Amino acid sequence: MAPDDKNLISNVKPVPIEVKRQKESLPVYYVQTKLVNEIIKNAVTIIIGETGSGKTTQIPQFLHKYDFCKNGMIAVTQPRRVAAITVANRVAVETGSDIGDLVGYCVRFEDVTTSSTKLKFMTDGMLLREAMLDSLLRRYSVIIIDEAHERTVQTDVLLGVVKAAQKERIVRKFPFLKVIIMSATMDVDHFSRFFNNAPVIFIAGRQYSININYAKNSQDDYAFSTVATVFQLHRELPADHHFLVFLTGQDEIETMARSIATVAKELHGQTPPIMICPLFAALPSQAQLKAFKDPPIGTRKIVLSTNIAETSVTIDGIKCVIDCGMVKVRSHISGTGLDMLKVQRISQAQAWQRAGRAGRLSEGTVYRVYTEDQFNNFQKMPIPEVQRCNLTSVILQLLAIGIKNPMKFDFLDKPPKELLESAFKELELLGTIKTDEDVCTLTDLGKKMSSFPLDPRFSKALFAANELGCVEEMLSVISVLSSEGVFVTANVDREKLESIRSKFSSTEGDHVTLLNIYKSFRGSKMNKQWCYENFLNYRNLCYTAEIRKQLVDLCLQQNIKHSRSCGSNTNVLRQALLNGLFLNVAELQREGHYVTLGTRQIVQIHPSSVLFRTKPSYVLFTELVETGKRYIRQLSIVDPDWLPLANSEYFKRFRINEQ
Ligand SMILES: Nc1ncnc2c1ncn2[C@@H]1O[C@H](COP(=O)(O)OP(=O)(O)OP(=O)(O)O)[C@@H](O)[C@H]1O
Repeated sequence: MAPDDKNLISNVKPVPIEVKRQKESLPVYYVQTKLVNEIIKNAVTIIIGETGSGKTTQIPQFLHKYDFCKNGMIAVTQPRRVAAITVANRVAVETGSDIGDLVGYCVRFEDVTTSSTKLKFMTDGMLLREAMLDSLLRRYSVIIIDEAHERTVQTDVLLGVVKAAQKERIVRKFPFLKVIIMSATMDVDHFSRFFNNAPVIFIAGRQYSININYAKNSQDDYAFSTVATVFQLHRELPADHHFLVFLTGQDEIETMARSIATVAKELHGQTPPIMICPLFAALPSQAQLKAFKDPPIGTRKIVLSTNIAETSVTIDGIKCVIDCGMVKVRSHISGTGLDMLKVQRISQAQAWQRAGRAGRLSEGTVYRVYTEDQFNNFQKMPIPEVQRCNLTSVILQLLAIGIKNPMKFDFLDKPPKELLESAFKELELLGTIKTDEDVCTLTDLGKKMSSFPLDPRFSKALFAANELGCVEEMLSVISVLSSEGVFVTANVDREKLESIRSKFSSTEGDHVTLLNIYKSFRGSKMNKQWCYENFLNYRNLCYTAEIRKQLVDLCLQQNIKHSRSCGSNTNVLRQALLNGLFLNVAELQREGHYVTLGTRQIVQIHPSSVLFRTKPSYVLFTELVETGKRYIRQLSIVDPDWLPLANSEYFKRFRINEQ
C-alpha cells in the first residue's frame, strides 16, 4: 500500500447517512458501471447530463473508486473559483475526508491540496498555469473539463493543451491521459469532432423537477422588474423557500441589496425576516461562502449573485431562482487593444444553467423576468470568449507553455485574425515577445512576466515599477485592483460619505487614492472597526493583503525589489502604471468629453472617480464600462511628457497637446 493511501485511510470520517442517501439517488449513480466502461474504452469521453444529475460531484469519485488515480491525480476544472471550492468541499464530505486530503482545490491565490490529494478541483486558469511548468500535465491521469459550454478563454485553450498533451504522452510512452468533457448544455457534435469523433454519453434525468415561469409582458427595466418579482414572491412564499437572484454586477447587487433592505424594513412584521447574501467574483472566498450557509430558522435567505453561481454550484435551500436575463460580458472593441464590459442578454444555455440552480435538493421554481418569446430569441450558446476578448494573456501563456506559433494553435474555434493580430501587437509593444519571420519567442521580460497570475499590462507595470523604484506602492495598487470593491456603498447621505472618503482622496487620481486607503488600512493594523467607520470593505481589504503577500513571494522569485518605495513621490507610480496601461489613455476635448487616444472612442469619466469634477487634459484608465454611456474607471492624471517615455514606439504616431 502506498504511504498516501495509509494517510488517507487514517483520515476517513463517517459519511452522514443523509449525504450517502442523497448521492446514491442521483441519476449518474445508476449508470456508473456503464460510464466507467466507456471511459476505460475511450481516450476522450464527452458527457452530457442535466443540471443536478450528479456529473461534477460523482464522476470523479467513480474514477477514484475504479483506480484511475494509480498513475496520477484527477483534475476537475471549473470556469469559476466559487464552484471549484464549493464542489471540492462537498466531495470531501461525501468521501468522509478533510478538505485538502483526498479531495482538494486550487484557485488563484489559494491552494488547498497536499501530497495525499487525488481529486483536485481547480479553475481552468490554474491548470493552464500548471501547463506552463509541464505541458504534458504528467501529474494527472485524468483531466475532466467541466462546464465546457461556457467557453471561457482558459477552457478553450485547455482543450487544445490537453489534446496535444494526450498525443505527446503516447509518442513519449508516458502513462496515458484520459480526457473527459462535461456539461449540461453544450454543442456536443462540435466538441466530438474536435476530439476525433469522441463518443458522447447522455445521462438522462434529474432528481427533482423545475417549474419554469415567464414574464407575461416584456419589461423595459429588468432591475426594477426583478426587485418587484422578489417582493411579490417574498409576500407569497414560506420563509424556508430561499431565493437565488441573478443580476449583472457588483453595483447592481449592492443597489438591490439596499432596496430590499429598505422595503423589508417597511414590511417588518408582515413578512419573514430576510438575510441578504451578495455573491460576486470580487468578494473574497470566505465572504462568498456566506451565501452557502443556512439562515436562522424562520428567516428567508436571498442570494444576489452574478453569473458566478450559474454553473456547478448547489446552494442549500434554494427553491426559487429569479433570473433577470442579463449578464455583464467582456468584449473587445474591434481594432483596439481595449476590452469593454457590457450588459447584454444571456444565451439559452445560460438560462438553463441558471434554472438548474433551483431544484437541487428538492423541487424548484424559476421566475424568468422575460417572456417566453424573448427567451426563444436568445442565442443558443454564449459566444466563446476567444472570439470576443483581448488575447494577450492567452498568447503569453501559450508561448510560456512552449507553443511556438500561437497563430496556428489548435483552437476549438479559431479567434478572429484581427483579435490575434492586435494581441501580438500589444505584446510586442509591451516588450514581451519578439517576432522573427513568423517565429515568435518570449523575451526575458516576457518569460518573467508570464510567471505572474496577472494581466500582462499589470505585470509590465510591476516591472516598470522595479526600474522606477516604486514596487512597494505598485504591489498595493495592483492588489487592490485585483480584489476590487474596497468601498462600501453604504446607505448614508452622500455628503457624509464624501467627507469621509475625502480623507483618502488624491488629486493625482484613483490609483493613488486606492494606495492611500490601503496604507491607512495597514496603519490601522487591519482593524475592522476602522473599516466600518470609513465605509470600507474589511473583507476585501484583508483579501487585498493576502493577494499582496503572494505577489511579494513571486517578486522574491524574480529578484524584484519588492520593498523599494517612492515615498510621497507618487508621480513615478503613475509613470510606472502608464508603462503597462499605455493603450488606456484618454484626452480631454474642447467639448468637455474625453476621447481614447488610440481609437478615438468618446468616453466619460465615471462618477465614482475622484477626477470626476477635475477634468485633467490626459488620464490613464483601468477599464472601460458601458452602461448606457461609455465610462472610463479607475483613473490617474498623466503628464503628456510621460507618454513617449512610457512607450516611444506607440506614442510616436500621436500629436500630443501641450497641457
Ligand atoms: N454543496 C452541496 N450541498 C448539498 N448538496 C449538494 C452539494 N453539491 C451537490 N449537491 C447535490 O448533488 C447534486 C448533483 O450535483 P452536481 O454538481 O454533481 O450535478 P451536475 O450534474 O454536475 O450539475 P451541474 O451541471 O449543474 O453542475 C445536486 O443537485 C445536489 O443535490
